[in-house]
Amino acid sequence: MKILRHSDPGYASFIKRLNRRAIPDPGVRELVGEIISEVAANGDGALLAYTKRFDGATLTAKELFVSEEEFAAAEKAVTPATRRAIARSLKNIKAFAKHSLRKDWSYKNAEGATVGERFTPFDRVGVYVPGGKAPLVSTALMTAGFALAAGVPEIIGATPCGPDGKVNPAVLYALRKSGATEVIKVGGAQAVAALALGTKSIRPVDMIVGPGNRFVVEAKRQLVGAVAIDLLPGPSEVLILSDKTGNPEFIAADLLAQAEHAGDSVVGFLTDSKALLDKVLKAVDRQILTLSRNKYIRDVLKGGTFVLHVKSMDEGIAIVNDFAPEHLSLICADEKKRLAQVRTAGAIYVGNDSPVAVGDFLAGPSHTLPTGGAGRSFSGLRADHFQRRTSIVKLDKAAVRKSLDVVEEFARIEGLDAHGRSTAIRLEHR
Ligand SMILES: NC(=O)c1ccc[n+]([C@@H]2O[C@H](COP(=O)([O-])OP(=O)(O)OC[C@H]3O[C@@H](n4cnc5c(N)ncnc54)[C@H](O)[C@@H]3O)[C@@H](O)[C@H]2O)c1
Ligand SMILES: [Zn+2]
Repeated sequence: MKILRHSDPGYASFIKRLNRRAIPDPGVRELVGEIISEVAANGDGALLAYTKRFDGATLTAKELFVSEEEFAAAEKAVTPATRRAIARSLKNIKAFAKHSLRKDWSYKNAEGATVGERFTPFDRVGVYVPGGKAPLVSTALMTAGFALAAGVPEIIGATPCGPDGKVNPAVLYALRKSGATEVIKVGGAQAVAALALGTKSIRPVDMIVGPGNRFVVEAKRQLVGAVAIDLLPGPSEVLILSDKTGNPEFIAADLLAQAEHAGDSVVGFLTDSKALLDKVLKAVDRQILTLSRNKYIRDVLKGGTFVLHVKSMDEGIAIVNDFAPEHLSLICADEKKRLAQVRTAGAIYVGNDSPVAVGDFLAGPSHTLPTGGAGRSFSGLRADHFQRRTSIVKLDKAAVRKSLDVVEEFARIEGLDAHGRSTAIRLEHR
């Protein structure tokens, strides 16, 4: 864990480095480029070979898809408590999605033409559900659930299988409940490539959404254009900014929960209170002993965690905006004022009683959020990501008459006289 006080040498340069840009690693870029070419050239054969190599499973082309029997077995395997939890989370997701879905609208412009926008759901989308380190059941809901709410008719899930060729039943159940019409047992960059380009057995999709490790994220980045994507949600992050009003036990618990995501997860704690900082560190040491993913947590605490004693809450806010955290937990006395000052966070959890975990699983907004500093340029996954937007224009003779002089002037400047003519002709004939 990196612990720095504002009076320490190296503090200023450390803070500067927190202003990040998500730039792909050259090695990962090259490897993913090869995987994409291989899938483009050899289709299903490439998927089977990579699934053997990276996930240790030997499948046939037919077994790339989850079968009806497997869906039925998954449905039986999940407990009533799991079903209820999934239903409650989906209910909040659908209600939240309803608020952000765009609605058709139109109005008359200055010349009297009717102009507006129409929204239609994508026809077929791919949803990536990570499966490497944990069965992310909630991610199935927080991606496919929004596609379902937007009315997407074909939702195809992709998630890696285990060496036994099986996918976690709760993930399958959650995908089905979230409207998935097909699920492929493929993970990594190869899954993204297959969804974007299609293979003999997999029809390509219009858009790919969902988080993943660096291979998944890089594949989405390279395939933009062939498909639409949502954003590039990579390894998860939490930043906690608290003044002296923060509860040290709660803060420690949220830091540990974040570290539990393992891998390249990032955990940061900023406070202007030295007393709180000391208490949080003590609470972390105590609480960690009770947790099952102890080993993963210690790795992240060692490699991906920083704790800063900042000069002031103003400086804390500036660091937050530079860092653009995926999740920000904001705990302070002047909550309203501080909340308004944060511009780049993917999601903000306000006050002592808002655990990030509730947002991970249940609250309603998607937990698929921008990471690695991308919050400066991207926002989290929303239902309206799944809506295509088409603008509509309709004129009558009166609107043509009022528009003509401007069209003719642009036509003259741009040397496009057929454009002017195409408008004037409307007034010469009935
Ligand atoms: N930002 C968000 O909203 C959000 C939400 C949930 C999860 N996440 C993140 O998603 C990530 C999930 O990662 P994961 O690894 O657990 O699952 P994953 O499904 O993303 O990756 C597993 C796949 O990666 C591929 N792979 C593994 N090693 C490889 C190698 N050496 N070369 C090429 N391909 C390889 C394999 O095909 C494997 O199936 C985590 O970092 C987690 O923090 C982010
Ligand atoms: Zn989490």
